[in-house]
Amino acid sequence: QATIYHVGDPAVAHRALIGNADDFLNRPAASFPTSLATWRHGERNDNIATVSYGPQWRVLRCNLTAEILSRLGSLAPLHEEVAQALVADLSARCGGGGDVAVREPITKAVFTLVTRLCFGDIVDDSQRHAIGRVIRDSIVAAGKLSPGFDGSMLSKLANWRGFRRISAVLKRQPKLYLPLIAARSQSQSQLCGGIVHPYVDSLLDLRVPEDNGDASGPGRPLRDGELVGLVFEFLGAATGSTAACLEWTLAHLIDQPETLDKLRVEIDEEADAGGILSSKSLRGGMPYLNAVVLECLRMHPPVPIGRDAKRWTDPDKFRPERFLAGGEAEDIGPAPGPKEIRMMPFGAGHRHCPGVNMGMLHIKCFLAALVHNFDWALSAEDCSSGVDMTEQDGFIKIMKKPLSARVTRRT
Ligand code: HEM
Repeated sequence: QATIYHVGDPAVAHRALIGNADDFLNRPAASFPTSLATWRHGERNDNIATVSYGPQWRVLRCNLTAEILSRLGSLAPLHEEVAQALVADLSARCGGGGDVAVREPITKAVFTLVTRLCFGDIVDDSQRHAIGRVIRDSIVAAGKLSPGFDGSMLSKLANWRGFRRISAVLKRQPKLYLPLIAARSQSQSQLCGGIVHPYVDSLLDLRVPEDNGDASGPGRPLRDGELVGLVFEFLGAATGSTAACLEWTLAHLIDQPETLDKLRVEIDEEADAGGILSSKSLRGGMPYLNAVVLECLRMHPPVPIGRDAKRWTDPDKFRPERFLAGGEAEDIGPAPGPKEIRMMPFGAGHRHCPGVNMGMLHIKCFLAALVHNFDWALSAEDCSSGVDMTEQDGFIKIMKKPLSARVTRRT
């Protein structure tokens, strides 16, 4: 089994991932659940996270960035639609005002947005439900493998029960994705919500380097196994972390009503001035919203470096003000700068998350809609004890006790 070293010191992380970035061009074999699906019928079918640094990685990553992630400016109508659907769903669940378990509606809303970006408008509710279950099951199953699992025969034997479970889950994917990919290849001219071409269309058009390294021709199309892996990566990467961040943020806002009030003032003012879900508003118009999301990602990141007491004042306190002008972290953004790493929720170095801007935008879009349209308070169950902020160990750090909140529609 591979030995895993956890780096908790930001200076060491900086020296490794920025100073010696070229030594960390590749990930350990099984650090993402997607990597378990790479070998099929003797063929390696990589996605962006699993492929070795080199020409194929560059082509796949550039395609995702150029075709989807750089088109954030045109997402507003889609954001508007999915945020309205979430507001309608929560309104129905809370009635005139009541306790609601928020994880399910939030995850459903994020997943609807992400499946539309991936496949366009061809996915119906039952397909979306089935795909969502496979992704959730695979993330849960991956979280149960021992931390030293590296995909080697020895570690598969040592983890045989967990490995069998995750292999069975991943085998369900081709049956779900391939018919949708085939349908897209028939109707490629349709835009997603009339705005952007879905990710799958770009993958169908893409040519990657030949397996034998011959760079003289145009390259080859992606194999079915690669398409399945890339779709799984896109859906999984963009859903789990976003939904987890939203649930954590609501938990902190309920725990600190004064922070919620301050955020609402900013959001309501922006709404009065013409709309909160435009790309301009979400990207720069609401500094406190940005600070709230950064503070949540600092405290509950997938990569744990944001609570070093030598670098943060009261690191365990939720205090978005630290990210505002004049605060101790006014220059800190979601991705680390070249000089130091104080937090790295989206990773660092050559393999940092390419979806950082899209992830931030999705979180802010849903959060702005939720705070603008609803009052949030402790559920009857949490009234005496407060919100339980315990983290559950796993591939993504989610709340151990799913958040239940008293939700009331604002008039
Ligand atoms: C809150 C949202 C998100 C968080 C917290 C997050 C976090 C991360 C982290 C920590 C990594 C590993 C980085 C490293 O090894 O240094 C990663 C990689 C990756 N993420 Fe994200 N991510 C988010 C959203 C997204 C979105 C929206 C997409 C795109 C659709 C995306 C696509 C990817 C890909 C493709 C990789 C692998 C990159 C490579 O190996 O070159 N992520 N993400």
